[in-house]
Amino acid sequence: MLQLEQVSKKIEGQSIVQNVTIEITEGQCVGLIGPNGAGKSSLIKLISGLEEPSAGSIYLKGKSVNQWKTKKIAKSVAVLTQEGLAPYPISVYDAVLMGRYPHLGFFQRESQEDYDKVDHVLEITGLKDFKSQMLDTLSGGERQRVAIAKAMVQEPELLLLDEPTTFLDIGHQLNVLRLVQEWQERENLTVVMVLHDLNLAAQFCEKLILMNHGEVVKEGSSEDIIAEETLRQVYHATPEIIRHPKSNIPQILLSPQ
Ligand SMILES: Nc1ncnc2c1ncn2[C@@H]1O[C@H](COP(=O)(O)OP(=O)(O)OP(=O)(O)O)[C@@H](O)[C@H]1O
Repeated sequence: MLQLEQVSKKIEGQSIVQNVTIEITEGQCVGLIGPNGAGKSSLIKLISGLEEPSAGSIYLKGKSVNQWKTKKIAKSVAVLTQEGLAPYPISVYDAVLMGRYPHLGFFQRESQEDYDKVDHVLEITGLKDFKSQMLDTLSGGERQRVAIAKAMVQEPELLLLDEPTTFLDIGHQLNVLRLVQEWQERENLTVVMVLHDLNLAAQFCEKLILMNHGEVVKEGSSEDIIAEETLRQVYHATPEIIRHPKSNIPQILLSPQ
């Protein structure tokens, strides 16, 4: 689904992404982790075509991203940032409907099929009762759910999430990640998400890519990555590693000592 070959990005002479070579297969959920400034958001911008690499190639479904038409990328790739949608004074319904725009031709109006898709997505995201409410009156968690609903009606093949849970309480964090997980399983969606919470990343992602100083340090399962020595080297912290009592997945505990 997605291949990066020796991808680098330099801004004003400074390397912010260096020689990144990764492969993500269709239907995979991949967690992009690493310390502040590691280059995670920059990599998401490169994959989404928002920025161009200084060197290397990015292939989406076997075709170089810079050969894709902008509209085709807008249809196939959805990007969600930590801020979610800007709080414009438009209704939840209209905000979600905007997700259909990449599918419409010039001056083409939405069809009944587009409205039906919006209704269906509002239902499965639990937003039906909010559909007339203005976006700028919603809480951060509700707005993030609207952002997911908008991405869902877009029907992308690749979903990129940049710290989608940052401003959310634990209930809403789980809600957002479960919505994404159910969607991924239902549609065989490919997901790449930046997460700072290593415990959530280990629980929700089948593969983790650990970045530091613009480079990929290590990639693998949570078993490979959530390991004391690996985390100590990259984060300069020594977490306690325990097993989740239900899933047995490695989790970290932090303490002052
Ligand atoms: N437009 C830019 N101009 C100059 N430097 C930039 C620019 N964009 C990113 N950088 C630098 O590149 C490095 C990587 O930034 P990036 O936002 O990708 O990191 P990140 O891993 O997402 O960090 P965080 O976890 O703190 O969000 C940082 O040192 C940042 O200052």
